Amino acid sequence: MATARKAMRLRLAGLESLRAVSTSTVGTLPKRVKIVEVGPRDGLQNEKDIIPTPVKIKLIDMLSEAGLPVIEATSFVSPKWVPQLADAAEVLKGIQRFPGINYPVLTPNLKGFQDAVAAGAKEVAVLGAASELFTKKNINCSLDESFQRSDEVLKAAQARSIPVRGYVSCVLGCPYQGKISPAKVAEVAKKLYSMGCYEISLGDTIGVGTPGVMKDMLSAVMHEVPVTALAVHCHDTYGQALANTLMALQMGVSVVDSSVAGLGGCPYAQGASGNLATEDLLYMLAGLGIHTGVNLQKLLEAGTFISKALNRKTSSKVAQATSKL
Ligand SMILES: CC(C)(COP(=O)([O-])OP(=O)([O-])OC[C@H]1O[C@@H](n2cnc3c(N)ncnc32)[C@H](O)[C@@H]1OP(=O)([O-])[O-])[C@@H](O)C(=O)NCCC(=O)NCCSC(=O)C[C@@](C)(O)CC(=O)[O-]
Repeated sequence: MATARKAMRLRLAGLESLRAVSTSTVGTLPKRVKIVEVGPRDGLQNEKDIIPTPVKIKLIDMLSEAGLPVIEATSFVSPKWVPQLADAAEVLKGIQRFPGINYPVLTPNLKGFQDAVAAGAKEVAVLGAASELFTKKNINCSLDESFQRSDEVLKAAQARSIPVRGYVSCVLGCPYQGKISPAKVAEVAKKLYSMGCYEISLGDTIGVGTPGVMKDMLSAVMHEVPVTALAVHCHDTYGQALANTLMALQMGVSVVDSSVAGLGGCPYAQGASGNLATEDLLYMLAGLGIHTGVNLQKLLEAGTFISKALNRKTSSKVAQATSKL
């Protein structure tokens, strides 16, 4: 009943089927964007209180219902390092797998990859960073060692025809090294791409970037990696995530990572806040007439569900605005 009332209010507010506006003033934009929902992984990994496994499973099922094409489900990392995701295998085994939706998981080393495959993973992601110090804090090895670990995962994945996505963290700044040069980001992105990652997600891990810096970084990376293989992954610490993402779209990027309810933060990047909220991204994309295949109302329901479970107000502006309707 409450859901029906809410649906009616959204219809009245014109949010259910946002009309496309002219994009002539914002430049060339992709007609379609693939949203990679990272809430269940990036969003929850930093939560201090352990969230019950059924809650995580229900969240992923609700996100599937909303039509998100890719949902990063969990990480196969050390439970000593990230206790919140110690139930990775149970989560992956417990979710409903909707046809056409991918459920990648993070696997920073071969052990993680093997555990993930045993739990039924069909796609994985490896970790890189444009910062030596962040790599040490995050995965306890040097950048060169991280490439070796990724290479081991890539070889094992290729033998099983499992696609591998590559993350590059700290592309617009590092919590330990400060400024990061676009050339360094390009070098790391090129390395992961040439090793066999089909897509490179460029992470503003601490959300310090602004659109001009995003433009410079992307210009450098696009010399080395085709734009069709690039994604952006913006945290919203300084409220710049949507603006930075729009800059990336204007430069031809058509894959965007985001997190329902703006959940998130990296345990090894102090002060980093959540990702760009998926609801806010979707609202902007719909307003620009860019197709995603995602249902805003169902997404809002998933955001409400997890915010209640965490006993926290959503960080999504769209969710806040529509809850008052
Ligand atoms: C990478 C490791 C595992 C190395 O951890 P380590 O301690 O250096 O590894 P080790 O090989 O020396 O092994 C030590 C212990 O860990 C175990 N171990 C080893 N590997 C695994 C594994 N895969 N799964 C489960 N257990 C594992 C291993 O079996 C051993 O167990 P023990 O003998 O002590 O009982 C560790 O440093 C780790 O888990 N780090 C956490 C990484 C992480 O999840 N970071 C947050 C995600 S990155 C991020 O959020 C950024 C991103 C991607 O979103 C993009 C952006 O915003 O920039």
